[in-house]
Amino acid sequence: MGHLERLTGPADLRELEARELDELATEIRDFLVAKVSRTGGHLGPNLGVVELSIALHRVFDSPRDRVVFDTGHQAYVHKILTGRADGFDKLRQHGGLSGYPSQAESPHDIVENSHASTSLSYADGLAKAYAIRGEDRHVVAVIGDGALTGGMAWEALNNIADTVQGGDERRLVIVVNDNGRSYTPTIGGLANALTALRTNPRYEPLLDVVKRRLNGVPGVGPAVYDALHAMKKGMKDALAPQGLFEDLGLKYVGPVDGHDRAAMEQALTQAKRFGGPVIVHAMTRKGFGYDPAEQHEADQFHGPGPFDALTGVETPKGRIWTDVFNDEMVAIGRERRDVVAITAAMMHPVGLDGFAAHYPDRTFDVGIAEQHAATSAAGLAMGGLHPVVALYATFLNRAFDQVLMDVALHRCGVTFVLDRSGVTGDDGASHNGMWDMSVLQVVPGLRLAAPRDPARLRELLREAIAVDDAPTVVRFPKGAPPADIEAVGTVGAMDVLARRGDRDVLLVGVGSMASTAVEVAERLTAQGIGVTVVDPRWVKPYDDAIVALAGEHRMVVVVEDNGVSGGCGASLLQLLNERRVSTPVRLHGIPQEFLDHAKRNAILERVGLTPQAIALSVTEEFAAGLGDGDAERAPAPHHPADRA
Ligand SMILES: Cc1ncc(C[n+]2csc(CCOP(=O)(O)OP(=O)(O)O)c2C)c(N)n1
Ligand SMILES: CC(=O)[C@@H](O)[C@H](O)COP(=O)(O)O
Ligand SMILES: [Mg+2]
Repeated sequence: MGHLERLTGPADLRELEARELDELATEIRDFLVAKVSRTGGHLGPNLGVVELSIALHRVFDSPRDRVVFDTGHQAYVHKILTGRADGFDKLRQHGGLSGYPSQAESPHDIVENSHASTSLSYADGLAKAYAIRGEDRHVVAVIGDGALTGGMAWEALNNIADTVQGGDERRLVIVVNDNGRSYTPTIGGLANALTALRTNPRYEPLLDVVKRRLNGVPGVGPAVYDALHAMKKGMKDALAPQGLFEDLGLKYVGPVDGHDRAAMEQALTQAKRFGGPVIVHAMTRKGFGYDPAEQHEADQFHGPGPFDALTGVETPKGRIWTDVFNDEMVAIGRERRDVVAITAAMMHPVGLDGFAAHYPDRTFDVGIAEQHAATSAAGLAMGGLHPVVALYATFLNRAFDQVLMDVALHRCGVTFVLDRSGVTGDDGASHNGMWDMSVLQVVPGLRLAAPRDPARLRELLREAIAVDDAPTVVRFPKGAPPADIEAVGTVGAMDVLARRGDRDVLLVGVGSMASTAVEVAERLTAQGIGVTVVDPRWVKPYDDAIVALAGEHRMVVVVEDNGVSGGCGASLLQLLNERRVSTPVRLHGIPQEFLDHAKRNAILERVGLTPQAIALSVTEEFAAGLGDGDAERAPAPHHPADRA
């Protein structure tokens, strides 16, 4: 039995000798590759923090000392060290281990939000609380170089660097996990400053040569390693000047080889003793110790799906929505010289790598900085260009004010393309793109389209970039798109996808739910209920023709892959109310709860966003006599929520 199997918690780590700890690090790497190759997950980031996490849990006393991971995708090793190795067989699956810290899983976990650049703010608050309460507890934040490009991180650093009156009692250690990458190499002045530290020509190779010469030399024990660390320290102080953090007034320890556990322990111990806020700059490599990850060109196995552990070859995913967008942007870039593209450190995941390869001068990676992305896009539009800002839907949340007051208020022609809209599943509650069609409803002038298939994505994207006096949004989900669903007619600017029997039910299928609506129609028709299925294409504003169409039916059913609160159904209900159309409206969307992680389809099943569940709900209402106008409004279908 190896050390890993015997681990029940961090205390066990303190019993292990140096060589056993090195053996444990090897076991953890082998474990991560074996498990994540089967489930998929954030292999690269976690291979990069094995020694760092071991050192952290040997020096600090979690959960009394609190460990806050930024974004949280690099917390697998932390979970292994805190007794959860057994849960990795069901990583990111319903009922299994979350891919991020989870308070429900362990007292060692505290921050569950996977939106980057928040950790230092949490840590600042926690450290202040413990100082005020007189609790001698440390707070350790682990933040990546990518997350450091987010504005919130600098808001926090500005506060952390501000010394409280009467001396600084805040026990706060910030570990900068600097692997030089987000997915792709981290961009910007900050990254350049970190790189200057990391790649100081006189610092790196010499130390590597010495380390390599010593590694594996028989008889080389702790004493030699300690001597090396002492030498490193001397060299580092002499060779690697740094102002980035110390100019802010923050104490700085590093740069430290983040894969040298003993050196990390020494640096963390030094930081712990300091007492006030201090930064430990750890230099690591994403994917360290597993060649297919380290050599992986695009993102060093940031978040692969299942793969062959021996070869590193990923199981083919097939064509996804993102690929359709990727290809269309290349075509658009050729036709429209004024179109420019912006990504927030996710060039490949959002499908702008094709555009970037063809038009590098018109492509901007702004780092994990969605707020800056939105407002700099407003500037680009004011300057006569048409920016396309490609984000994951959930990450637009933090740029809401920029969309509202920087883009829409000035009527800027900016197109936001929101990938991963709707239920994403694997990455838990903070990754579902279930908010955009609610929060964006309140933005005056903004227009929002939801394509039902690849053909409509290409059409609607082109319609969106043709608008130069208002923000436009095109949103689509994670995963594979359906085959194109051809219309059988049109009403106004809306596509009619099916028309069978009487005008009993008007089914409004929004975006990816249009195919679901067509399947609902088949089930209702079989029950003798007449249906009309429409895809509105643009859901903000709706085409006015929907008002009369709704008035001609006995019931309207809206199906959307968005939260039900304030979504497309709610906005249609409001429109019909304003226009005095009394047809009852039923909303089928994502319940307004934080949904636990699971596969997308499993969640859609669980919340009733399936043809079966929707058809049953409608059939039951008709069976109860609804639709002839005299029955009480049926209670909204309640879905067994994971968590309110
Ligand atoms: C606000 C926000 N934007 C984008 C992402 C997507 N994302 C997840 S991890 C990651 C890269 C993080 O880089 P870094 O902080 O350096 O951590 P590393 O993966 O290198 O350990 C990004 C962009 C996110 N989680 N949050
Ligand atoms: C941690 C993070 O925000 C992303 O890496 C996230 O895991 C995206 O996953 P997909 O690209 O698989 O949707
Ligand atoms: Mg990084």
